[in-house]
Amino acid sequence: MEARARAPGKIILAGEHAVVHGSTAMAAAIDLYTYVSLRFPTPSDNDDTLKLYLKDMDLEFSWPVGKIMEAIPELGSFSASSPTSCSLETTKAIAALVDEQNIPEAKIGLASGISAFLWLYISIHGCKPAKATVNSELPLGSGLGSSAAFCVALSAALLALSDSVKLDFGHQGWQIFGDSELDLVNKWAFEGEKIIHGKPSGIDNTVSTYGNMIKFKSGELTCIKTNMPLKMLITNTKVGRNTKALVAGVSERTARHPTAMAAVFNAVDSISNEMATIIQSPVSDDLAITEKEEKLEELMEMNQGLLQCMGVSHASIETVLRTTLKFKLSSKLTGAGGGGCVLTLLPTLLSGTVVDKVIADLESCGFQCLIAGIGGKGMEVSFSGTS
Ligand SMILES: Nc1ncnc2c1ncn2[C@@H]1O[C@H](COP(=O)(O)OP(=O)(O)OP(=O)(O)O)[C@@H](O)[C@H]1O
Ligand SMILES: C[C@@](O)(CCO)CC(=O)[O-]
Ligand SMILES: [Mg+2]
Repeated sequence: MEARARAPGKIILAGEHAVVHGSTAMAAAIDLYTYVSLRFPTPSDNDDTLKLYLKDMDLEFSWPVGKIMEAIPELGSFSASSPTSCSLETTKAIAALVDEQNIPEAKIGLASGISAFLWLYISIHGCKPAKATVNSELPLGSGLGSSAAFCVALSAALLALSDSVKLDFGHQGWQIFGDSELDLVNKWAFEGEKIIHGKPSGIDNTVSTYGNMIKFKSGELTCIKTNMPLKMLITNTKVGRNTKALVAGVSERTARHPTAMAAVFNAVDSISNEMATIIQSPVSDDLAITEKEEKLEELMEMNQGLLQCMGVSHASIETVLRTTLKFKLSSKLTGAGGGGCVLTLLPTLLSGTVVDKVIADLESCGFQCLIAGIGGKGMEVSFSGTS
């Protein structure tokens, strides 16, 4: 039997980085997914390796299970139902197993994702042979939560074939986990994110697991209900960056200027809370929507200014801001910044012709634009084949 899981990416409407330091943030799932399928070999396959196949890049990594057993001294002491952090000793052993795979230099960023895979796999299934296949609709390392979607889909596929969750294997199509199983997926995915990000707040894995639009502060989520049609243009600057380094940079700035940065984080907290209040309040007519959109635009601009204070903007992001401002549209970076993706609010009454012109202008700078559905589904699983 094969388990297949999918988990969405996300946009952060307000509060990235500050959320790592305890401020409120707002995020929404988007309808672009990472897929992970997992299969155990049958005895006739005579296969005793653990394989990870990254389909989009056509890269396969593989480890004889005997080698994993030798390398990981703590193996056997993990439990699928109690997520734990990877110890320093196991982190080193996993790094050595990843090192041996000779990842192409241009793809070296994958090393942290592969380490997260090994940690989640051995924690949940020990050293049983298996093949995991991954593909994604999300750009990697661009601020749309590819690392969290990867960790959530992986945790879900691993748990789906473990004794820790009870599922209907005969059900056709996508199904969702019960609440306690979703919590378990979210906790494991957070452990994977720690390996990739260093110090994640948990917002990305949380919104990818549960979907919808959420307000998030210090590990606690509140689901946001809205009847406001929110349309965001996402522009990918295609400037590569790494969330771990950007998060560490903000922490270093905070250590240098603790009082000033506390004021910045406090301002971001107010912006996220005000945004949540506006989005949640009922809308009656076009005039009310326009008023709300104008307030949201102002809050996005204020948040972008504070992200600049944190040192996570980038020349490419500034180019997107200038380009959209020519059309009186407001934008902010989304995710970790340093390049990656930018959000632009598209007001309800904005004509299609203007949207086409903004997109043409942005694409003429070499950027890539997309409009994703927001606030949709969280992670889901499906099964194929017989047990
Ligand atoms: N589909 C995937 N397959 C393998 N590794 C992945 C995949 N998706 C993400 N990763 C891992 O996550 C890393 C990117 O994570 P990073 O947190 O830097 O960016 P992001 O999650 O896309 O953006 P943000 O955290 O700002 O939302 C990749 O370099 C890789 O190690
Ligand atoms: C930059 C950050 O705030 C969001 C990345 O999508 C990091 C985090 O919250 O873990
Ligand atoms: Mg990430």
